[in-house]
Amino acid sequence: MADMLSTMLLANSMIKTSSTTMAIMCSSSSTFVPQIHNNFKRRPISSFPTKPLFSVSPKAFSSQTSNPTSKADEPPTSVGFLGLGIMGSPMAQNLLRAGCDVTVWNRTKSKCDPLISLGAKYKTSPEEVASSCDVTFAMLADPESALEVACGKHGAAYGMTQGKGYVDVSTVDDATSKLISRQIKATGALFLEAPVSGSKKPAEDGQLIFLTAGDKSLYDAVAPLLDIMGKSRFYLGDVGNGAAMKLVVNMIMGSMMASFSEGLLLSEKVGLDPSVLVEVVSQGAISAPMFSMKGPSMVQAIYPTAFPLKHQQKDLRLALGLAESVSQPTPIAAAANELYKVAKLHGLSDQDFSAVMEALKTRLQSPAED
Ligand SMILES: NC(=O)C1=CN([C@@H]2O[C@H](COP(=O)(O)OP(=O)(O)OC[C@H]3O[C@@H](n4cnc5c(N)ncnc54)[C@H](OP(=O)(O)O)[C@@H]3O)[C@@H](O)[C@H]2O)C=CC1
Ligand SMILES: O=CCCC(=O)O
Repeated sequence: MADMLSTMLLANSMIKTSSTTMAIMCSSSSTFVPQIHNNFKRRPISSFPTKPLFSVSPKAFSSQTSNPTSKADEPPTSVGFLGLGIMGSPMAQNLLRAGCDVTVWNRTKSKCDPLISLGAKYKTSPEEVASSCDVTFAMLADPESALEVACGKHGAAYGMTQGKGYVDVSTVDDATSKLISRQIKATGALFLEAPVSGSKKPAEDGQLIFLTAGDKSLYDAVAPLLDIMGKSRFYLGDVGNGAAMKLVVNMIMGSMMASFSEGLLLSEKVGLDPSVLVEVVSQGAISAPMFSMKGPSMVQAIYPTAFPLKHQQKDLRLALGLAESVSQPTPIAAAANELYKVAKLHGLSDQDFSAVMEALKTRLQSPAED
């Protein structure tokens, strides 16, 4: 296993140009101390050592593998991937390009075809993928689909056994993640939640940020795989913490986008050039890559989908539920959520979440006035 993962990391370094792993651990708190690993310090490929930069726990995977011809002490890591949407497809593609043995499944089979042509294997159900792979990743739309694929009829749980691992990278609420964790762990397998920060382009570039929680031994074992798909990873302790962190981040993001949309439209209404506003914002203390990246196309009312608006509204809804569970007031996020709901009513669900700006335009709010 260690040799296999070493090979994968070296292949990954060729994809990403370079990688350095750094662990930051605090020591003075009695509460759980998160572990942060960044690999965004870049070095030329030629400066890389030939030995792996990490230590892994091969015991997390059993030696019962899908490849009976391999040596018992060097089991290949076979990786399953369930859900090949905007995010899942490039993530699975990066694993394939790094030399991993990848088996895919997607509800709409046609989305598997590009990956199959790149060398992926295909199975007809999540159960079959899980039973044929050491570790299975899932990148599903929402809590309902994540639960269905993990625990429904022919779901992954039916293919899980001791020695296997299930890594759910979908954005769901903590209750759903805990439910999936219980079902997977009841089979003897290990579970890790690992939702991601970063959108379509970071997924394509292997620059995602993983927010993980759950079985630490599985986290250690899949770290080389996370490093193929991402630039950093946080280990946050018990299942639910990764989901909660992701929802808090996306709650902030959804509110920021709604506020930015108001600013763009207000600037235009008072006779300013919104393109100049984008430039001004980019140079000040409130600059954010999101504003610089999405601003120019928003000014033109073009919303190429990277993060579907329906998913942003789902995340706000789930974040509000999280806030409710601890009686934390979140009036800004609640208002933003209403705006995304209006945008959905106007048929913008599958556009990028920046299309929320359309919900602020008079012609959309009051169709009768057109
Ligand atoms: N796009 C982004 O920028 C980011 C998204 N996320 C999160 O990642 C997850 C996936 O996002 P993204 O790839 O953009 O979404 P997509 O809508 O592109 O893909 C959703 C995936 O879920 C599958 N799916 C939906 N419903 C079901 C179901 N009932 N049963 C089985 N499969 C189902 C879809 O299958 P099918 O192809 O058949 O429809 C597809 O594979 C979401 O939780 C999202 O919030 C996280 C970070 C960034
Ligand atoms: O969940 C989606 C996050 C999108 C992003 O982080 O850019």
